Amino acid sequence: MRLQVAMDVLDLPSALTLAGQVAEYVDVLELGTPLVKSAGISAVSAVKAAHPDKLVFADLKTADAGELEAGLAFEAGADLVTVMGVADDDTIRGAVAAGAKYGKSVVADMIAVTEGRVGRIREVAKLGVSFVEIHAGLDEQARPDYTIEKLLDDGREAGVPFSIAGGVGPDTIGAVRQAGATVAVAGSAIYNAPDPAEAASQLRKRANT
Ligand SMILES: O=C(CO)[C@H](O)[C@H](O)COP(=O)(O)O
Repeated sequence: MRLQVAMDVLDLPSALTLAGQVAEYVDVLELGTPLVKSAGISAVSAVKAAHPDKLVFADLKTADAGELEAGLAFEAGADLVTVMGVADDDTIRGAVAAGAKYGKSVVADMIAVTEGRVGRIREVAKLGVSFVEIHAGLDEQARPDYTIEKLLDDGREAGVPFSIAGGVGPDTIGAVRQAGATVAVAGSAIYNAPDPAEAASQLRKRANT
């Protein structure tokens, strides 16, 4: 299982520092949505230039104009971009078309799809995305009844390649792997840790065993 760090920081120097600390332990460096909005798409180019051997993931969470937005990120050097799973099918198809043009990958982010999620996962998987990110966002995670188990159940049931994001940490990454995820996405468990490198190293070990 691949390990992806979600760099939900707000400026490029912080992102480059974090990437430098954790890159050896992760497969994918994600520029979080707030980072892209704050620092701009050129931050994608800067992270890719600093870490050309890593997959760079631009978490655009595109909701419209899929081909245009995904193309911006691919042109900047992204290897993967996200489009919202709740978006119009043509938005997803557009992002996929940009991916085909650049030889890169599109991920459908299922954030905010809670009802009928397995059905929508199967629909978007047929639109040509590389995999589906089954995701509980930061606001959903803040609710007292939040549990990652529902994400894992839906991943097991959907029968398509998926990643899991939503509070992945040392206590849950083993279950994410056992559920069959191809990628575990960890943000706050790494960037909020006292020692992000150590946190990423521990997650790496647990992602593999
Ligand atoms: O995309 C995101 C929020 O929309 C986060 O990057 C994702 O949820 C991973 O962060 P965390 O591990 O802290 O949940």
